[in-house]
Amino acid sequence: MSDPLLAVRNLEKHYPITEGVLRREVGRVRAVDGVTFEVARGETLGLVGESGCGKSTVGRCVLRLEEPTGGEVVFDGEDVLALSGRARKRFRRRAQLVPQDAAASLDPRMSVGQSVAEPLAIHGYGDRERRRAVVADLLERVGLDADDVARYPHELSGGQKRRVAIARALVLNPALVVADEPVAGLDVSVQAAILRLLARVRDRFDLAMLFVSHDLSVVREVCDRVAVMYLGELVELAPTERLFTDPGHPYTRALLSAVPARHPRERGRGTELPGDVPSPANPPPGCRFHTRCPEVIPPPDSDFGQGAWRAVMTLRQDLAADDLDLRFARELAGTDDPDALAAAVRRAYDVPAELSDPAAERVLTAALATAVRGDGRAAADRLADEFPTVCEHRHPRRYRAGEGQWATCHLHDEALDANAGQIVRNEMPREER
Ligand SMILES: Nc1ncnc2c1ncn2[C@@H]1O[C@H](COP(=O)(O)OP(=O)(O)OP(=O)(O)O)[C@@H](O)[C@H]1O
Repeated sequence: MSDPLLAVRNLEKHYPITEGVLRREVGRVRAVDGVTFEVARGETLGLVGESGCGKSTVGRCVLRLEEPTGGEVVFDGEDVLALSGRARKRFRRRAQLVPQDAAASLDPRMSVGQSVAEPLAIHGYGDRERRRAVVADLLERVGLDADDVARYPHELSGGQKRRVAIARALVLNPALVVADEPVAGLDVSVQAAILRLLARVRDRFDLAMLFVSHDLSVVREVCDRVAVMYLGELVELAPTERLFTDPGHPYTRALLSAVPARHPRERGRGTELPGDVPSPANPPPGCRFHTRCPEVIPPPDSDFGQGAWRAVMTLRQDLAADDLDLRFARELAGTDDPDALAAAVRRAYDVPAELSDPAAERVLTAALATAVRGDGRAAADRLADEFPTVCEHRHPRRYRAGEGQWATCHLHDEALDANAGQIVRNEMPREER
């Protein structure tokens, strides 16, 4: 992109995890872990992903409401992280946040008029009369009445509070707005009205927008392009319609299949993806999504079938985490017989009673025998040794998935076939970024 308004490169925000009175650092929450994207002037870029994947932290770091621990943020040619004094104040004026919690962001002791005028006063804009005129004009633009100027937050509905928060963000005439879940928690009809409002003000003010949302159907309505985030990283970026019609990453596909039909009544009620999101303090190695990926790549020279392979991986992960519930297996089996227990574990994990690949079946049978004897870790190690997957062992690189679209997935790793036979535990290439 030539001359983007915003360029974010390898952005990183790690929070230290400390212990004891000396607050010794014992680990790091990798909330944002090497995120790169650009936003053109007047463009709306969506940032989507499940809760906790780091979207809000990206937004806050871009606006420098938080100091990133690494990377670059360039706004209109200026290095945002190096700004100080007047240049920083100017940036604050030109890049604004519509906060996630509009209600909490409004001072309950300030009237709507005072709230919206406050940024003008802080930045020394005009006299009181001039400010009053600007506020009145803006309130009308965001769909509030002149009478609302004197009202207080507790007198406003959720939608009205959002409108005030949007007016506050717009009053200094910014070039960039980070809108953090601007319609979450609103009724569908109010959501639609706020989205229309955002689209209108964006066009009217030629705003660039970073639109943070967990709701894909909302993103589809307002964004030009969409970036998909998982556990601190971007896994895909694409023009909006391409993302919805031809997603390049299994995580995007999984998110899309969790989105309910585009019926307005259904919106925002998306079903959860299966499996827990791992902790960003200890993200999985290789592709971070491999622990939940329905398309995780089977070991080379194996003949598992995708569903069976995913089931074996999930079983292995639970074994490694000491999460195999043998009591449940006993209840399911109705006996302590090891073979019956192993069969019950298979059923609980949707692993076929017999794998189609005889060699793999022998390994799994042996591992399950170890597991039902109570040594889940040893069983997990055995499975990991015998069934390596590139997804776990190498960080995927970006591939070009289409016009203006990239994703990071080993399914498109051209080098994969050449290397496949050589993937052996402990000899894995170092994680690459
Ligand atoms: N101040 C902090 N200290 C430690 N960890 C934090 C801090 N702020 C955020 N995190 C962690 O960073 C990760 C990313 O959080 P973030 O709020 O950016 O995610 P999100 O995708 O915006 O989620 P949500 O939609 O729920 O807000 C989470 O695991 C969160 O717990």
